[in-house]
Amino acid sequence: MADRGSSAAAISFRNATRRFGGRRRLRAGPFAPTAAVDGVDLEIAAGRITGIIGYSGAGKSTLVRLINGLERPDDGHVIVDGTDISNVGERQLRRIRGDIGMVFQQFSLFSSRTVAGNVEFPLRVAGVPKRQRAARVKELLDFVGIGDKAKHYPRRLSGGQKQRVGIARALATSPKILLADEATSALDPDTTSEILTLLRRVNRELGTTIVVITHEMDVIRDICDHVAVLDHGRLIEHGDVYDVFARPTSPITRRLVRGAVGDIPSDETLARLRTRHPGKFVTVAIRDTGNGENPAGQAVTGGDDALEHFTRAGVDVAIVYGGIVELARRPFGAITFAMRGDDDRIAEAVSGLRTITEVIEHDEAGV
Ligand SMILES: Nc1ncnc2c1ncn2[C@@H]1O[C@H](COP(=O)(O)OP(=O)(O)OP(=O)(O)O)[C@@H](O)[C@H]1O
Repeated sequence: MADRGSSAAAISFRNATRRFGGRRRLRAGPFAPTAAVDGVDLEIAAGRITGIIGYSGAGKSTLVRLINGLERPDDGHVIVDGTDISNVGERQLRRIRGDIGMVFQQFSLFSSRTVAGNVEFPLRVAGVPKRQRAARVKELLDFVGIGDKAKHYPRRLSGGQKQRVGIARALATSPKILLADEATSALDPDTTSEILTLLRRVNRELGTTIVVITHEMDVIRDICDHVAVLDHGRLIEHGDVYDVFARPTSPITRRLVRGAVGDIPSDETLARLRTRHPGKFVTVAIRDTGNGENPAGQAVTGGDDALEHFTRAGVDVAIVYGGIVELARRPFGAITFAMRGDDDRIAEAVSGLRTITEVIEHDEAGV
């Protein structure tokens, strides 16, 4: 589908805060108003896919509503495509909203309109002439892969097809920014994967800046370039997806990463493994230490190096757990070994390994 001349837009949060329930809470007790978004400083890069993740109530939806101006910050600033929208009037806000498409968890389609009618709707609102609308709707439906469903009503569509309509509708007016709020949370894993692939295509082919709001780290793993982790309204961690997965600094991020990668055995898994495998357990990180931008330059550090160190030190090992996934198109994972042999030799092998990658030694008590 042709990019209709929209260039990507960046979004900046500068110490942005949004509080709710101030006076009532203050009268009820000695608490300050609840900050749903609390002093967030975040740059969302133009033309990239950024994921906002956090548990329920972390402030994700409020952050999104600050981007499209449905909420205004009580303190700080929100800058969308160069305009500080913290204090702009409704007219200017409407213009900015025209550059922002939204995709929702529950699709939010008009049940009384056909698929084509749903996608056409924002074009009507924008005053696009009828003939152009028809051509644009066809182009959009072909792009999202449901060109044959134009005359169907939403009730006859699967969840995945409904979300394709939602994406086509969101793209109708060529927005610079697409906000996807839990867009795959109502879908099964295979359909989720198809919709995420479509979103990535939107980003690659149209250059749209995409902000993905999710509580699932798998979604971040599968399509995002950058990730921001929210907790109680605060930005607790953000950065390049590979870096955040490889070196999560907060316990919440560590928990989210573990859920999405499954590479480090849990205490229960370790206990089960110990019943089958004697020896000391060690988990070795598998990382791409090369140039992430260039697949040919990938240098995978971890598995083979580990085996080499063990062999050199004369330590017997069995691979007992682990896995490697592709993260931001780079290999990422960990392998857990059960080591048998002389304590000094094991210590030598482990300290050698520590010079090249991250190593977790598991003691008998657990992780
Ligand atoms: N309009 C509102 N009035 C009062 N409190 C609100 C309002 N909107 C959000 N909140 C509160 O702000 C906090 C953050 O809510 P928000 O919906 O942004 O979180 P979330 O991360 O999107 O959660 P979920 O994943 O459950 O949708 C919550 O404590 C919520 O109760």
